[in-house]
Amino acid sequence: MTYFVKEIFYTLQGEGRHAGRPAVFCRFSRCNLWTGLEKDRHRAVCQFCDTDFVGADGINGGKFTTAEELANAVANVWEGDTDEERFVVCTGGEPLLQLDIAAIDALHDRGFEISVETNGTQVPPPGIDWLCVSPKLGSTLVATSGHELKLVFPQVDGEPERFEHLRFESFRLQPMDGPDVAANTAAAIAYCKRNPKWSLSVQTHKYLGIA
Ligand SMILES: C[S@@+](CC[C@H](N)C(=O)[O-])C[C@H]1O[C@@H](n2cnc3c(N)ncnc32)[C@H](O)[C@@H]1O
Ligand SMILES: Nc1nc2[nH]cc(C(=O)O)c2c(=O)[nH]1
Ligand code: SF4
Ligand SMILES: [Mg+2]
Repeated sequence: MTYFVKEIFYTLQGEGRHAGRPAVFCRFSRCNLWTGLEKDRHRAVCQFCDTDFVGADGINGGKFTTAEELANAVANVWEGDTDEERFVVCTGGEPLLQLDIAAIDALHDRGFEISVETNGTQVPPPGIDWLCVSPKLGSTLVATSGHELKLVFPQVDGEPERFEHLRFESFRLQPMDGPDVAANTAAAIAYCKRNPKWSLSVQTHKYLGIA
């Protein structure tokens, strides 16, 4: 298996239940819900993406021909003084188009706890330690259980009520970034206050000015 990776970098997880935790981010190239090209955004299934996942030209990005090579590249970027609490966030693009059991095993072998950010359209391989599913309206959700459901809010026909029967430990609303982020944040706060099954997920890295 060859893995195409946009970038690998060390930062803090900015979002969700693990916000604030040091993590290596491994951003896989490619997504099944958008080409990543601005010219295609208007006809993409997912039109609000805030991420450049095209190509393999980012920091530490590239083509890794084995799971061992990929996991070594992730381990090389860990900057903790010890190997305790090693944590990797696999994201993208859509990481589950590429992340397989071999990569999961290789990351575990190097002591990493593995978190995945997915759009929920792919069946997750076994062994993921923290699965965060972020459904996109207009796509078919197949990952209907996991640790965290992080719904970008608001989405047309994406009322949170439609998702709250699913089997997740944590239900989060993440305000949609873009021109209406202030209004979306106010609406998400109001929704959580009325429906305390849901908590707010702030994209803290954007406010902190870190990657
Ligand atoms: C760039 S995506 C990559 C992982 C995967 N493809 C997915 O959609 O979950 C990482 C996270 O950012 C969220 N996200 C993307 N664009 C956003 C935006 N404009 N505002 C808020 N969250 C956004 C996604 O919903 C997802 O939770
Ligand atoms: N700091 C930081 N936290 C994040 N959490 C999820 C991200 C993503 O793009 O998947 C992200 C990201 O891009 N940066
Ligand atoms: S599914 Fe994820 S990576 Fe793909 S376009 Fe949407 S937010 Fe971006
Ligand atoms: Mg991001």
